Amino acid sequence: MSRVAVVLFNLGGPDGPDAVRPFLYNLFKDPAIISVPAILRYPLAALISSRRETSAQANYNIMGGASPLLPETQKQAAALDAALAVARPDLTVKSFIAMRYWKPFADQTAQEVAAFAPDEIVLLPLYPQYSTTTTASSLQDWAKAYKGPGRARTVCCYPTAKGVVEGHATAIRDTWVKAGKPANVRLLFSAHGLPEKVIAGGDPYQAQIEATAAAVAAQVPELTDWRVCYQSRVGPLKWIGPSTVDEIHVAGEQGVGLLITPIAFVSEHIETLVELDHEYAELAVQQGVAPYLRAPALGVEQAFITALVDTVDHALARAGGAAPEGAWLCPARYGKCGRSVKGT
Ligand SMILES: C=CC1=C(C)c2cc3[nH]c(cc4nc(cc5[nH]c(cc1n2)c(C)c5CCC(=O)O)C(CCC(=O)O)=C4C)c(C)c3C=C
Ligand SMILES: [Fe+2]
Ligand SMILES: [Fe+2]
Repeated sequence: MSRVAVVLFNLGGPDGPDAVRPFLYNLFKDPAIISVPAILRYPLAALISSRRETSAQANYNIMGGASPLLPETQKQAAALDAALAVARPDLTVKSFIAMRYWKPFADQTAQEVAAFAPDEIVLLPLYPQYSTTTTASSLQDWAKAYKGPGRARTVCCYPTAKGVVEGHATAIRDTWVKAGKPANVRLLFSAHGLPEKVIAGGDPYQAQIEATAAAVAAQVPELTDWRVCYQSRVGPLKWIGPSTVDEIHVAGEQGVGLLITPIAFVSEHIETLVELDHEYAELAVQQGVAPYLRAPALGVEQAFITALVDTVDHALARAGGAAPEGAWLCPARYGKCGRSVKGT
């Protein structure tokens, strides 16, 4: 029986208060995040991580002192393994997790994958929308770390995969129905933002976010008023907009309620549990935005896990295999992302 390792990539988050500063240091020393020469980037990373430490710790304290990203990703890995065991009984499949800025780092996971002795490896970023700052950074990190056996298949992006779209649509509809189907509610798709210059450099992230949002909105015809916005801005550069904060002000001025759905985040973490549920919820109250509803992230929602299964299946059958429903091909102008699945 063929042995398949699926490597799930995500950002990672601190596992306790003492990990906040080194986690931030790792993030800001990544050239995919700050694109200046290493001689400047390393001291800059040390400075930003020390300045940000206390406020970031306070935010992680709201979640019990640590990021829930790893336990949430472990649940997704277990759900994927269970679903793959049913869908592909012809294979011995095991999922592994490699985080970019905190444990388990790619180096450790690479050793575990090598010990598993796979025939095939599917590299599956838990970022449906490709970005040089996330997907590319994780895949490059992995390429440096892995020296073991197995033929690698790389999943690039899946922003309009059937299960991604269905999973979001279900979460949004359930949230709206549970709140008693309020009228006069605007649906906000809130994605992590990026500096404008990253997009200008050929990063397809924003186009893919908009494609996901349009596909999901088409499946929730009950909420005809919808917009895309961007949160979590960091640093002095101009970021893509409109910002989620501005959209909350606009909703207040226009007297509409909001249903916010995180998009680009496939699990709950600091930017949903603190930023959306505390900071922006308080702002919404101040601005008189009512109701302020928040749809959950995809997590282990069945449709999303099915999307991951289909994506793995397609990656394995790539040569001549049919693309999964909703497969995305980036327009040629986005030079940084070529195809939805590519071999390495
Ligand atoms: C699609 C997802 C993400 C993109 C794109 C992204 C780009 C990006 N992020 C920062 C800076 C920070 N991100 C932080 C946390 C964080 N970011 C993502 C996802 C994306 N980032 C996740 C899932 C998390 C949460 C990790 C967790 O602990 O749960 C943080 C740390 C938190 C904080 O201090 O606010 C920073 C800083 C930049 C600069 C950037 C693109 C240039
Ligand atoms: Fe981030
Ligand atoms: Fe792609």
